[in-house]
Amino acid sequence: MQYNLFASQAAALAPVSLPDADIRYQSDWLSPMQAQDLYLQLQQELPWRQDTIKLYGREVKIPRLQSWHGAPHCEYTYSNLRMPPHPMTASLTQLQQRLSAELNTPFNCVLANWYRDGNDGMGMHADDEPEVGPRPVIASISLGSIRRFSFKHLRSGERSELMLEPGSLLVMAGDTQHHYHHGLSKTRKPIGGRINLTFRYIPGAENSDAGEP
Ligand SMILES: O=C(O)CCC(=O)C(=O)O
Ligand SMILES: [Fe+2]
Repeated sequence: MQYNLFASQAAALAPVSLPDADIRYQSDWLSPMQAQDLYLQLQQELPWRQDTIKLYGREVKIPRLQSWHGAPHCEYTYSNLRMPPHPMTASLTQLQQRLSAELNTPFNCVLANWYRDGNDGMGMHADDEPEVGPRPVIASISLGSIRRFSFKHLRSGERSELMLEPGSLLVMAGDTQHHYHHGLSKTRKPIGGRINLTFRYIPGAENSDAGEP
């Protein structure tokens, strides 16, 4: 890569104040040029696939492309899909190391989502798979088109929204996954693609360079 992802940014992660949650957001974690270069690079280099899930006995294509990367032990189940990991690429490793250093938290795997246009999205869910533990730190980087991200408090039903800008970093930690569902709404607006990277940590025997918590 031509640019240095370790270059420090002026702004900082700011809390998003929602009850029972620990959510932080920084709009310019990457510069506009870094975000654009990374978007084009990941579009080219990741082995994107469109998975299918079984819905009421029928095979249905999920409305986005995905690519799952991480340490060899990082088997991940998402909506009943079992995904063995692809190795990290150099650019994903660079992002992972910057995130681990800045957030003082290990990450060893990442789910990449490519929403090709407004017809692609992700339904409401929590990142609460047993593999990531009860209070996971999820670091989510957005590239490409701006999209609406929704939260729903499970007990009160209260909904909130956040526009996720290209180059932004969203961190969900603490009890957020316990109290909230989140998702990416579809839109009828004619918009271009968006790539999202959600870095996670799955404990395992051989977590090589990520560092133990
Ligand atoms: O695309 C996004 O911003 C959300 C992705 C997400 O929630 C997930 O990968 O679990
Ligand atoms: Fe999620």
